[in-house]
Amino acid sequence: MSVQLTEKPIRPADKKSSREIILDVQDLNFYYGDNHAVKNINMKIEKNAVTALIGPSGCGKSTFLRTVNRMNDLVPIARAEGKIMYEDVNLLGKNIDVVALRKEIGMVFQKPNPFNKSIYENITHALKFSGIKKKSTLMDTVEESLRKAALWDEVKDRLHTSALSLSGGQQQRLCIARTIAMKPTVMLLDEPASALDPISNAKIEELITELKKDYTIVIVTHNMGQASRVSDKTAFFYNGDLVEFDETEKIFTNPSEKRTEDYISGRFS
Ligand SMILES: Nc1ncnc2c1ncn2[C@@H]1O[C@H](COP(=O)(O)OP(=O)(O)OP(=O)(O)O)[C@@H](O)[C@H]1O
Repeated sequence: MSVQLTEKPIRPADKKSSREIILDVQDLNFYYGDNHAVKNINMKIEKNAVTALIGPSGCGKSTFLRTVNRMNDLVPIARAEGKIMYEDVNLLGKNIDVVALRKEIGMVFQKPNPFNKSIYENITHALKFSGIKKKSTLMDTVEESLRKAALWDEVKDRLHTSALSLSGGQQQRLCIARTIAMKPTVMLLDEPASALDPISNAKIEELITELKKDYTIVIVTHNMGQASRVSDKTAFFYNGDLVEFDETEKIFTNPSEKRTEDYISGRFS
């Protein structure tokens, strides 16, 4: 599905081309008041790949992620400069419909945040709001989204029970299903597994690998093992700068920058 973000329609993503550029970040700076949190970032994010953002606490990873789908618009003292090109639209432009943008570029947060509603309603809530009323269409989307989020088999017999009765790992997969239901092209994952137990963590990692066939994924993680297992590209941020951005294998075996090497080898955190 392609959502109209501005007066100009977006071309649907070409799912077959795995190394095309979907997001082209150009001279991006981000400020919270006087705090220059993200400094002159240039970065091309590839379609149907997983890009991991790593770096020490406070280096700007989440700020960068939240800038992509304009979540930072909600922070009154915040200001972005530069461009984030999605196809041929600048997502930081003034005329962007941010609600449509957040459907096209969905986000999953660190802590699972399902609504206090049934599993079924968690997925259909936004769909109904966007005008889809037909029961069979809603049910088809519920099943498809839960299957893609590897949760269907565990919940298919209890769709009308509260989402809050699910385990933390299941709740997080439900939040991923809820994002999938909106048919995004890009999914932004902000430490999606850090609050989960090791088994749920492993399930989320398997799921990410599966999802990249259909979506572009950008994930913030503090877990170096996770970044090296799930991602194709890795970006190392330090103090607001993008220090190094390359194939994950290169970053973890032969980084070009000493600061990257020091970080991935645990010399600082
Ligand atoms: N809502 C906000 N208001 C003001 N300053 C903020 C806000 N969010 C983040 N910052 C500041 O921006 C800088 C970057 O923070 P950010 O959360 O992006 O880092 P991070 O790399 O994601 O850290 P962590 O790994 O701990 O989540 C920090 O100096 C932080 O204090």
